[in-house]
Amino acid sequence: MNVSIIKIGGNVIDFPEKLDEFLFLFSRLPGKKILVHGGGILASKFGENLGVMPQMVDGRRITDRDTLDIVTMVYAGLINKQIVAKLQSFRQNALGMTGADGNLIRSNKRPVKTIDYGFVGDIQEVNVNLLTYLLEDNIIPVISAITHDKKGQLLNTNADSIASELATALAVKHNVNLYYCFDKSGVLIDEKNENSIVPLINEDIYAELKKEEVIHSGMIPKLDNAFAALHKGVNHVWIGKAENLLLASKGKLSGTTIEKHRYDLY
Ligand SMILES: Nc1ncnc2c1ncn2[C@@H]1O[C@H](COP(=O)(O)OP(=O)(O)O)[C@@H](O)[C@H]1O
Ligand SMILES: CC(=O)N[C@@H](CCC(=O)OP(=O)(O)O)C(=O)O
Repeated sequence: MNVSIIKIGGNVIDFPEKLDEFLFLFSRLPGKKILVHGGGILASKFGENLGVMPQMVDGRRITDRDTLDIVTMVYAGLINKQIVAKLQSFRQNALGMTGADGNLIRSNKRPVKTIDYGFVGDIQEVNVNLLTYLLEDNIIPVISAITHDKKGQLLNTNADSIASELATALAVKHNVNLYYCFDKSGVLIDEKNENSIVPLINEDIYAELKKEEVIHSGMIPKLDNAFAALHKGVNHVWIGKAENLLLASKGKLSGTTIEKHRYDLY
């Protein structure tokens, strides 16, 4: 089976018109597909309104009990259900889920090393049988950034990591393409210039651009997840602008493609 996994990021979710436009494009994408969504920006806003200030370290949210309640409400509730309702209006039979639903994603609370991330999960297991069953029945899983430990604890889990782990788990039996959609045209040399796209990136170029701080913050975990997926059998990994998803799915270069092999930039 060919499966497309699409992750949509916080900056698009934050703007209802951009999100609707993206969901329309997603609905036009042919074949079996899964949507993974974040919503970090909205969660931060809701938290601030309730007096719970966001704290991020290396692109990951420090998640105390109050923050866990907020992210559960925002990701698994508000955002997930709005996305599902919109997709239904486009005649897409979407099913909204967290990692706890159907035991879809089991994770462990991240152990405390130098930093205590609180209720943040590291993914251990994906229920591939459930995903396969849903996809075969033409149901579109819409998965939020909440997982569980199977002992009754919900855990906040980075949506880029969820997309990568789902892709890897499905790639054992299926042909999987992974698309990271966000608000920029791809990995950029100059973040202010949408035309400065790095069309192909391998680990050598990544290391160089990270050293030069051209790549920083949220792009670091995104690329780490992208390379991990590629090394574990995912067919194709792409990072680019949400509105270019259909072009990318047709193999037209409009963003950044992740490469396993050496590519000489200079
Ligand atoms: N070289 C780069 N090219 C594009 N974006 C970059 C780069 N380096 C850092 N970034 C930042 O990474 C962010 C994307 O990461 P993140 O916010 O985690 O993604 P998402 O929008 O998918 O949640 C961009 O909004 C941008 O600010
Ligand atoms: C542990 C952790 O950092 N979880 C993320 C989950 C949401 C997410 O990944 O949202 P974006 O894709 O919109 O950034 C967070 O709470 O920000």
